[in-house]
Amino acid sequence: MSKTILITGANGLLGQHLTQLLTSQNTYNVIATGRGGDRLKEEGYKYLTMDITDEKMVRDVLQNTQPSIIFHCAAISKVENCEDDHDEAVRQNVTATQTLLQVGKENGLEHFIYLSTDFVFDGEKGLYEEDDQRNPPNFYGQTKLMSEDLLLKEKEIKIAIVRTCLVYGQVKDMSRTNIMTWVKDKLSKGEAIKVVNDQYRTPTYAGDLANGCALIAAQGVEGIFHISGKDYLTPYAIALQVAEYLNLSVSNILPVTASTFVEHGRRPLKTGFTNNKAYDILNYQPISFYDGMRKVLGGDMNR
Ligand SMILES: NC(=O)C1=CN([C@@H]2O[C@H](COP(=O)(O)OP(=O)(O)OC[C@H]3O[C@@H](n4cnc5c(N)ncnc54)[C@H](OP(=O)(O)O)[C@@H]3O)[C@@H](O)[C@H]2O)C=CC1
Ligand SMILES: Cc1cn([C@H]2C[C@H](O)[C@@H](COP(=O)(O)OP(=O)(O)O[C@H]3O[C@@H](C)C(=O)[C@@H](O)[C@H]3O)O2)c(=O)[nH]c1=O
Repeated sequence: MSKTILITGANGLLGQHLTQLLTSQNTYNVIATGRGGDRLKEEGYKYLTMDITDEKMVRDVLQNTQPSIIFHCAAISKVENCEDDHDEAVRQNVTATQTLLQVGKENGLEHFIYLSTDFVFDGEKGLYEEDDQRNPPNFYGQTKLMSEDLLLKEKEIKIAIVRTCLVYGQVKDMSRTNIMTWVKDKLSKGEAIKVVNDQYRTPTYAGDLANGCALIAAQGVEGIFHISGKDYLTPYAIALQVAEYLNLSVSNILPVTASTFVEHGRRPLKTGFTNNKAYDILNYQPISFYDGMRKVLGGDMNR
């Protein structure tokens, strides 16, 4: 009897990649859940509507599916939205995590895998390891830290926390943009963009992130894992590479500093991960940013 894996936020950038990957492995009974209808619309998995903030809906779905493993991808992932409404951010990003864990445990859950972020770090150090001191610079990061802490108290079932960084990719009917899509869209329209040149990230191909998550489930491991790309780049360097890859003019890319580029919700200056632990324990090996551009800008969801 195959184990049942349930994915929350399955319509999202990671969610669609993860649903596709786990389904293709033919190892699990895959339950994809999300708000509204299925946007991936492929075969091999079961899609159920589940708003993670609706406890009755969560109970109904988890009682009927009895997942052994939950990948909790759903969240308010827009930093500015969390800044604007702290109560809603806590309801979506923290309270719902507690509910999923509790109801999951009542229905046979063995392994809870939670998606967290580099934004739990303040950005002073850069290239963070799993046991580095957290100090979120914005409320989105604070909600993720709060969920991490409630999960790390759990002793009865296995808990894995996957922190990732600046995820990029192209999926169907996306609910938000990512750095690769908005740079491509703006430059393709000939529009100028101001891009920070003093923030540092390890941008992550969504397919690599999905692979890292699948390795955690397959190996049944627990603990905190940093799973990201391997190139340490500024958003400005990212934009230049995308422009050059697409043969678009770089004259429309204007470098700015984080102090002059005011964003709603402070971003940490230097983040990014080394992936050392994920390599040692999971044999996680991400592709290069250049290969990520080849996959995404050529439409990786069709490859
Ligand atoms: N993208 C990134 O750079 C990073 C992401 N992460 C984390 O990884 C996870 C996945 O990120 P990503 O795929 O990029 O995010 P997306 O925003 O693409 O996907 C999040 C999904 O969660 C869904 N969702 C939101 N609220 C609810 C709810 N109440 N009930 C059910 N579903 C809900 C959204 O639904 P709908 O489609 O209807 O809006 C969306 O499909 C998130 O937890 C995010 O915080 C961490 C670090 C970096
Ligand atoms: C929109 C924009 C962004 N930027 C920079 C700021 C930032 O460092 C980088 C990405 O900005 P965005 O607003 O696209 O993404 P941002 O909200 O910074 O991305 C975050 O998403 C959440 C979910 C996470 O968990 C983080 O890991 C991170 O990926 O690009 C510019 O320089 N110019 C721009 O016009």
